[in-house]
Amino acid sequence: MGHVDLQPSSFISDFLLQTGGVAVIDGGLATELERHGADLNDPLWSAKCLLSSPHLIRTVHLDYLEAGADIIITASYQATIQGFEARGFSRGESEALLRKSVEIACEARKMYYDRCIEFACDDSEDGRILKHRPILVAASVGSYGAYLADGSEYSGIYGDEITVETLKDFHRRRVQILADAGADLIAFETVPNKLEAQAYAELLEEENIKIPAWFSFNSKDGVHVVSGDSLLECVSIAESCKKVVSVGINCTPPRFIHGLILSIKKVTTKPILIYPNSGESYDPEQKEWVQKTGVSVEDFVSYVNKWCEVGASLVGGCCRTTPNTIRAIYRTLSNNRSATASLKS
Ligand code: MET
Ligand SMILES: [Zn+2]
Repeated sequence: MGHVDLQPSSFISDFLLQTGGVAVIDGGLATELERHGADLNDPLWSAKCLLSSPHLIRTVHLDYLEAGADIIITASYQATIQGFEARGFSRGESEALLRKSVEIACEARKMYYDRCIEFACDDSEDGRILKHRPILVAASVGSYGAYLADGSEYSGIYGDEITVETLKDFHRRRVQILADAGADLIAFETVPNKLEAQAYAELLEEENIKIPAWFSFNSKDGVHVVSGDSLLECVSIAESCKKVVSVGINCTPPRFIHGLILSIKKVTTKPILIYPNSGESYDPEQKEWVQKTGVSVEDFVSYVNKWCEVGASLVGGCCRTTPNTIRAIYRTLSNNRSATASLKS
């Protein structure tokens, strides 16, 4: 994107200088695609829209940019060469679909910049944020468990036959394709266990991946990652990998985040990222979220400044959060930033 130094060590710190100290990550992509009517009950989940409705993915990215997101995450979470091949696509077609996820996000960013020029004001009357600013496209990589679509994404239990090598072989080509497709970084999201974190770290080094990455783990008890592995050991893997520029937590209930940031801080010097889900519980049998079990946008946002005070530098939302959540995060952070600026002046 041209504004950020490509040295992994300063990539995020340079970006954060330009965003005023904290960057806003987008909200749930699959959630928003469903809200627009997409049926994602499919092994490809949100990646199904790469086949059926790419324009909808672009619209959702644009909605998040207009809600104030500085980073948008591509629709490749559950897009894998193996998954597309199982649907009858050739190897070449499957790779093209992965690239397409990045191209769609880049197109949305271009359209957004065009709108900023057209409107030439920071806030439009209808509440859209149209402010020219550096925007990063993060290429999503979901776990092996997400590809399996059998619940192991939230158990992190893969069985003894799955090793670091199996996982590296599973992700290798996908990561290479996404890294060469024009994304600014790779978002390894919802990482459920230590084995997969290790596989990602080794792949980044061994394959000489040219763009930086973030590692984002999920937790369901506020202490461990979902498999039960030690969060501190998982974060330490990210900490030792030079290509990893940020580490944190996603798709985890907001009530656990404060404690998780305090733990992560003990083992990392890298900027910490946080994009929780709405706190609603997920019913793996029914494959749906249980409505009204989560927190309101107001409650979610009331946590945000506290998360930043204790050390989060990138904040957004995951499943069941929407552009409204992101707009509220943007506004609370801008209020906070201008309050800090006036205190200093
Ligand atoms: N980026 C993905 C999405 O918002 C993360 C999903 S976590 C299960 O759809
Ligand atoms: Zn999620």
